[in-house]
Amino acid sequence: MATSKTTTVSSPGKVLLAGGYLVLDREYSGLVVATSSRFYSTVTSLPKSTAQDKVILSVRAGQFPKESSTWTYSVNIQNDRLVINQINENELGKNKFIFIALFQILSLACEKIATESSLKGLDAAHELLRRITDDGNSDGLDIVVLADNDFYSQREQLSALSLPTQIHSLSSLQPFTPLPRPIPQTNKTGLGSSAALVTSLVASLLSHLNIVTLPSSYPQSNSNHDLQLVHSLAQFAHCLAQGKVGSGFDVSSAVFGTHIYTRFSPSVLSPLMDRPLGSITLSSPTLLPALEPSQWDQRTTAFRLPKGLRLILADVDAGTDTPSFVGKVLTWRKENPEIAKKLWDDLDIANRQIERLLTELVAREGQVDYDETVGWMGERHIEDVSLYSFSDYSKRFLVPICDYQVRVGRIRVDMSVLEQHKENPTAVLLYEIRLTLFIIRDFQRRMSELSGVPIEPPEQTRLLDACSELEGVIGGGVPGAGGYDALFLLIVDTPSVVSRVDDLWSGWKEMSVCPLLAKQSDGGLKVEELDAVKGLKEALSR
Ligand SMILES: Nc1ncnc2c1ncn2[C@@H]1O[C@H](COP(=O)(O)OP(=O)(O)O)[C@@H](O)[C@H]1O
Ligand SMILES: C[C@@](O)(CCOP(=O)(O)OP(=O)(O)O)CC(=O)O
Repeated sequence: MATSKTTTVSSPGKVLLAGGYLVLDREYSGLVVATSSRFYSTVTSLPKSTAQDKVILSVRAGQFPKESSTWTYSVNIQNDRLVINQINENELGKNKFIFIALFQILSLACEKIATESSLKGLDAAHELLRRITDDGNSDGLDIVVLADNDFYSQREQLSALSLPTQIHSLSSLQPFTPLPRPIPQTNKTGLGSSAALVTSLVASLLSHLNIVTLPSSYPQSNSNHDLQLVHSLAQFAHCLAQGKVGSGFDVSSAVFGTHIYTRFSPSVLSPLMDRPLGSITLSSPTLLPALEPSQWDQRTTAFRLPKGLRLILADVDAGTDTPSFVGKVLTWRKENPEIAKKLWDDLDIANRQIERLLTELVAREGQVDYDETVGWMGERHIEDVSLYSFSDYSKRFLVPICDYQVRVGRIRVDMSVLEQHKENPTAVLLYEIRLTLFIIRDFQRRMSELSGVPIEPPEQTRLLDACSELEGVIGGGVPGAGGYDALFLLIVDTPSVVSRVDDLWSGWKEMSVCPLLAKQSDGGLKVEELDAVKGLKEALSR
């Protein structure tokens, strides 16, 4: 490993802060925040063995039991096709996400080589095999995928070490902590393991094989052609493996980081969805024209959370199985078009309001009072109602939000504090952000009541309300599709606020609440130096 070329690419996990369900529709958008917890794919050459005459791609899920988590594939040319077969399918079963990603990566690589050189058809496939085997010096590629601990529930690991489910315990676990059971028997935390896996695989392999050139640091804009090609291939492979075309916000943030996302038209993928898997026809290109970034119509609008605020996440274990909510919500929407349209439109206004307010707060970061005000808020209840009368606020929203019985007034109000800060625009924005988070939650509960799907179930309402009463907590919600599994809070980023939240979660009785270590991260896909990622080198050599 020391001598051969090594390529590591990481992709962040995701939290859909606003826009669940709406983002499935191109008319609306979603606010997706990428996380500091990442998925790492590392590609290097396999050693050359005399016995082996096949070209091999080996993919190992590095923190899972080796014997059940190493998928091995052979790649060879048969007649006029490039054929990919899993060698150990009988013993291990398939990993659809890995197989489909590899298959599409090789298909695109053949087409790119044929398009960009004089090598066509079979010659392009031979060139690809030459690159995979490092000019015949290796049996193929050794790929190890490792996910930050946050992607999987660490409850068992903590309990084995007699540690409480608190942030300091999680920080004491070794990076890429080995997990005892195979992936299907391991609980995920909702950061989007398959999207981050597929994206990091696509990027690391295409880059290792010199098919794309990735930016060496976080790109300043999303207009880099190769990055966009990685995006469209990862979206395609992920949809195919999932067996459905979702909104794709998870893959988009795995590539581009935090942003406001408007989905691609599902029709860009329809011509590709029925292509057979397993063998690649080496005639005219079919993937490249469909994946060409200019054919894709998704929008990614730059966004970041303001300085001094932190996104904090919890994995909730309510002992309830969250079924797939999407089908039910969309069926209800179809059956109730008028009422659903009004709800979708009003919730969208609230979602866009939160984006706008956070962006306005970012614009105030340079003001002299900014750090002081944010820090000051960290030690106080962030009261929400007195700065505006309710009707003032609904004017800003331009909708009669009273229709939805927004539950303001539950939070304790200290008039003297408000009087003092009325003229401080940074404080006002923080109050407005808090109020808007409450309003979004109210709309989501309305969606729950109407559709019969527990998007913000009462157990989560109680927990979120209790968290929102803590000093320095601006507000929160259920991310993505909602349900019982996870929650997010937006807090003032100081150790005392984090520790208040941590204490409340660890003492919560109604559900088991385990924090994640992740914070928000602006950046998306990243080419990594092995030594710069804590614990990665050690985990790779385990
Ligand atoms: N560390 C990993 N190594 C290999 N495959 C993984 C890993 N983590 C997740 N996967 C793949 O992703 C699938 C989980 O995808 P999915 O159920 O969509 O969950 P998520 O919402 O986390 O993406 C797993 O069944 C497995 O195929
Ligand atoms: C409903 C949705 O809009 C958001 C779902 O977000 P989650 O973060 O809940 O997603 P999973 O990782 O698939 O569990 C569906 C979509 O946009 O595809």
